[in-house]
Amino acid sequence: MLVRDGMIAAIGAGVADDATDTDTDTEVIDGGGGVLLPGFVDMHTHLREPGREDTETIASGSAAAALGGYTAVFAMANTDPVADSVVVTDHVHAVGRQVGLVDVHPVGAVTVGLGGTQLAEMGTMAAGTAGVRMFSDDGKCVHDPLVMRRALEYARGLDVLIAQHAEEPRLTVGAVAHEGPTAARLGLTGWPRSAEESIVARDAILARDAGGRVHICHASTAGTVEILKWARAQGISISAEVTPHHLLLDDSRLETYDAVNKVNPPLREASDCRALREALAEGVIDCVATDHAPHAAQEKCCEFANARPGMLGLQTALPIVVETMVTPGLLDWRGVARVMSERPAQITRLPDQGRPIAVGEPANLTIVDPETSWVVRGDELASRSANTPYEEMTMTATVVATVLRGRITARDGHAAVPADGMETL
Ligand SMILES: NC(=O)N[C@@H](CC(=O)O)C(=O)O
Ligand SMILES: [Zn+2]
Repeated sequence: MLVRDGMIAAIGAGVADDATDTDTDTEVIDGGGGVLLPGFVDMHTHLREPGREDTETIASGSAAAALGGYTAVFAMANTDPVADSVVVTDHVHAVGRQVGLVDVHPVGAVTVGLGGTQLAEMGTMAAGTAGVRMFSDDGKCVHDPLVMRRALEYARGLDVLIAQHAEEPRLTVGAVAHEGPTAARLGLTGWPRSAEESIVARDAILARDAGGRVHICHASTAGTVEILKWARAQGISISAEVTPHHLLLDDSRLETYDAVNKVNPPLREASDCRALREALAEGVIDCVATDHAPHAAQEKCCEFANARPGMLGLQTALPIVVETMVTPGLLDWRGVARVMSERPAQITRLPDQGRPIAVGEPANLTIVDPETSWVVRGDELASRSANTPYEEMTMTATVVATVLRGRITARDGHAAVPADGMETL
């Protein structure tokens, strides 16, 4: 493949020889017989800047994304200050561009300060230079049904997406783990499946009547899959993501009380993992999103009940999708391209991501070696935090290179130096 001016210029054997006559500054990537995929798009990343740069910055998170094979990420709004104004969303966007390792799309908050009562100025954020196209109070649920209805009505008019963290807060008071036999035995307060499912069902119905598009963040239960099937059958505009950790891990991980496994929604039961995998294979769940959630060591080493929920995800997503979906034959590599790149780009209406690999298309690409294994070590990841539940686990499949508009952003485990000599990595 020959890439020129950020676009795919030619495909086929021998095109590298064509390049040498006319092109100066040519770089050759030897894919080594790997798999060439469109660059991944993550609909759910927490970059922590502004406010918690000790745990992640836009630069360090962008490096983790590039190393994970991503060319675009959506940065959630639960920063400090909250991304509930155009000042913050345009700032995040500008820093993302300056870093230049991945397209950083800020997510705008649905409500002011994530407070759940007063709608944020969605239209102003959508009209800013960041062109915000997704709104979410993620970390918190837009719980008030009237607020959610109004948000969906505005979303329809603006042609943007509302991404819901589906959690009925009255059902999760004090909850720290999936409500089931494991939590009961360990003495942990349970987060029932119904807390998620009741909101998913409600929001499907609100979206039906308001005509807006709703997206379900981190679907975690078999029941959510059934509701999505029903809603789809009604023609409701609803999409959903699943995280790598909800595909792979179940609540048996909690036996050690290690808070690295604490996450919202919680790790569920093996039967939920199976249902989520099947739903992803069938397209009932549209895509994989990481919910990359960096936290400082001191926020994770305390008692399980007091630890912050969330885990790293950007650099381990691909091998987990391979392990849970490709190896058992639930998805082929075309399917991986669909769930990691094409569907997230379609849902968020990104024009130049998740495109077919063809002449004239933007060169947003990921080259994957599906055979090579590596061992996860939190302190070797690009993130400023190390809260990975996969410490010392062997992962198979590595990202050989990531290419953003023709520029190599990661190669053989090294991220490119951010543009403008930024030193925040
Ligand atoms: N998933 C989590 O457990 N935590 C996320 C918030 C969220 O995605 O709900 C975070 O911001 O830390
Ligand atoms: Zn969430």
